[in-house]
Amino acid sequence: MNGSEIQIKNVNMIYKGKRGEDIVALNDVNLDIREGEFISLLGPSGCGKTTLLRIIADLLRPTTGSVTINGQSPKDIRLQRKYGIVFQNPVLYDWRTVRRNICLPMEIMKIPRKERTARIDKTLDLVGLKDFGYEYPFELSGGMQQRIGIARALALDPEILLMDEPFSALDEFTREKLNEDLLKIWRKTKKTIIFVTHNIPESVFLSDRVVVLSPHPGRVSAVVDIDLPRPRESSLREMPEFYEYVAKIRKSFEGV
Ligand SMILES: Nc1ncnc2c1ncn2[C@@H]1O[C@H](COP(=O)(O)OP(=O)(O)OP(=O)(O)O)[C@@H](O)[C@H]1O
Repeated sequence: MNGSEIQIKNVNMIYKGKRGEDIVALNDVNLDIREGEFISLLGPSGCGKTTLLRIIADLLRPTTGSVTINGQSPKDIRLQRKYGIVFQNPVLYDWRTVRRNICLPMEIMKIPRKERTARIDKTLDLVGLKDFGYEYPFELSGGMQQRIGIARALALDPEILLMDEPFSALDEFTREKLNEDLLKIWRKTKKTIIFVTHNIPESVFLSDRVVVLSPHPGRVSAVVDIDLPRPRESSLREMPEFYEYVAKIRKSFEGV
């Protein structure tokens, strides 16, 4: 399909504070996301990134405005299980092996055993954990645990992968490696990815477009096309063009 897959129109989100006061988390957000696009939602803490992601995922209803995905509502898409979600903390069950952690949502969905096994094999291979299927999560590093979270989301074969600061708890080296691997996974699976981060270089490295959100109230302050060649590898981070994008985006936060 060509054109935009996800349309976010005039979305406002107002929470109620403890004393009943209004907290405007999102103010008139408009955004079109294309099918197969890698898009980052970037901004400082409290600018509404997670709120926007949760609205797209149908985990929250906006106060006003709408989100449509190929003409359907987020609820329709959620019920068709077309979303895969990866959180900052993958929440793994330590008494289940890696394979059985990836399997759990498929068991809940009653996907037949043979199909489950095939999908586990495929996604373990995709995330580079082929030899770790029979280990337990607590035996693995934070980066490997996050790979399990990604495999678990991909095993349901979603169309849209929503990632909420998935690498922010990891050290810099592991984060950069996972960034590169995520791009390989994206290239192979052709998912639409919406990636929340507050890390500017990470957003530049990964994205086709970076959506810059500024806080109080959260609004889109810039949308930056990242016109850097693909496939992207770690050497890209040393290129002047890369630095220029980082500097340009950093500048857009000045005074925020
Ligand atoms: N359930 C809630 N009730 C009241 N206010 C909320 C609620 N959830 C979020 N907020 C407020 O809405 C604003 C946006 O929050 P949100 O978590 O979406 O931001 P964020 O950019 O994802 O932040 P972070 O990077 O810290 O996760 C913040 O001011 C936050 O305090």
